[in-house]
Amino acid sequence: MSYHKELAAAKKAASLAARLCQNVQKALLQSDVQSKTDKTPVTVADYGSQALISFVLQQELRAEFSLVAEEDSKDLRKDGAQEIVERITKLVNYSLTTDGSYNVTLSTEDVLKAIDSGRSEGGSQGQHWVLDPIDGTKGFLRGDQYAIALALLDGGKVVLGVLACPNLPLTSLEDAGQHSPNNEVGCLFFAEVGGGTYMQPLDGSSAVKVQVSAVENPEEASFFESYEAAHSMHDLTSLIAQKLGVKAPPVRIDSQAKYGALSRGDGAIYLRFPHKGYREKIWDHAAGCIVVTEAGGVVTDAAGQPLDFSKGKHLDVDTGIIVTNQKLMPLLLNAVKESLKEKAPSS
Ligand SMILES: Nc1ncnc2c1ncn2[C@@H]1O[C@H](COP(=O)(O)OS(=O)(=O)O)[C@@H](OP(=O)(O)O)[C@H]1O
Ligand SMILES: [Mg+2]
Repeated sequence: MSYHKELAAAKKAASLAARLCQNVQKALLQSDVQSKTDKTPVTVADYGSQALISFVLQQELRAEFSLVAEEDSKDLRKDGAQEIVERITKLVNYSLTTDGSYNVTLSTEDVLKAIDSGRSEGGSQGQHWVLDPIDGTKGFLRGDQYAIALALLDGGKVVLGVLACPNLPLTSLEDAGQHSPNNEVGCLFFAEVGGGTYMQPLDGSSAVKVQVSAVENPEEASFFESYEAAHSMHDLTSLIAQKLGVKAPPVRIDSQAKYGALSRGDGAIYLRFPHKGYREKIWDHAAGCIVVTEAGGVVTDAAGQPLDFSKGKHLDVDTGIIVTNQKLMPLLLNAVKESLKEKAPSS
């Protein structure tokens, strides 16, 4: 089965959302940042990106679809939120007008409904779109890396993924993920099952096929991890890297831009070990996972099991998520096993 039409729709939706996010990041106002009930930040760009993507999918697919997405309109429907909803609506309409493909103006209610179309729970049956409208909101607020991540599940498997990374350099990440003024930025990674992974500039020029690093010697490998120490245990990953023989320091960048960078061989390993009690969400990994696997990489949990996207909104992973090429994976699994044993509290 081919997913060409869905992939074209996803690329269009993610590219438009990336432009919206870039506009907001350029002129981020203090009032644009709200705090969600779980105290994580959310901005007008997160909501605008979700509304825009939901609207574009609806226009392009012209059929009912199921969307599992990070945001909902609950906080936006509270008293006092009218101004922020109007700002989101303006952002969405501005993006639609400048693109010119759709001759519409959305009302605030249209925007709230579009955000809420992302309320599906996913699962193993049928097709479900999976969206993180801004992955790495903290990176977005810092002016660093973030991604718009959109994937499609069919029968519980990821069949396509698109990652828009507006601040990722088009060449390689030589400068540890920081935004360099001399380096052109803005990458769109996309993959369809069985079709390989491609990267193109977000401005739409031609795509190139990408491949993960072919490094076989861990001493020559570098590894990615979360920028935020709260999102991944840096002491554990440093032990794993040491056991593996990795010499380079960790490259810490936000969001699934890590999967994108790895898919084109910027680094060979991605280690993610959240603190105890955190449950991974499917929208934080679905697009990144297919972008890496179609580029020849492997994504598993710490026990070497593939990620299972068929269980609803959450991923039930053993301890952490590890990503590398096929040659390095057995060595990495060993290093992870030994490090976890060493770090385990003795009973
Ligand atoms: N406690 C904890 N542990 C692990 N992961 C968490 C945690 N809290 C949040 N998140 C999710 O991490 C997403 C950000 O991705 P990263 O961790 O790769 O980026 S970062 O470098 O840490 O910013 C981030 O994505 P966004 O919410 O879309 O920004 C979260 O879904
Ligand atoms: Mg998000």
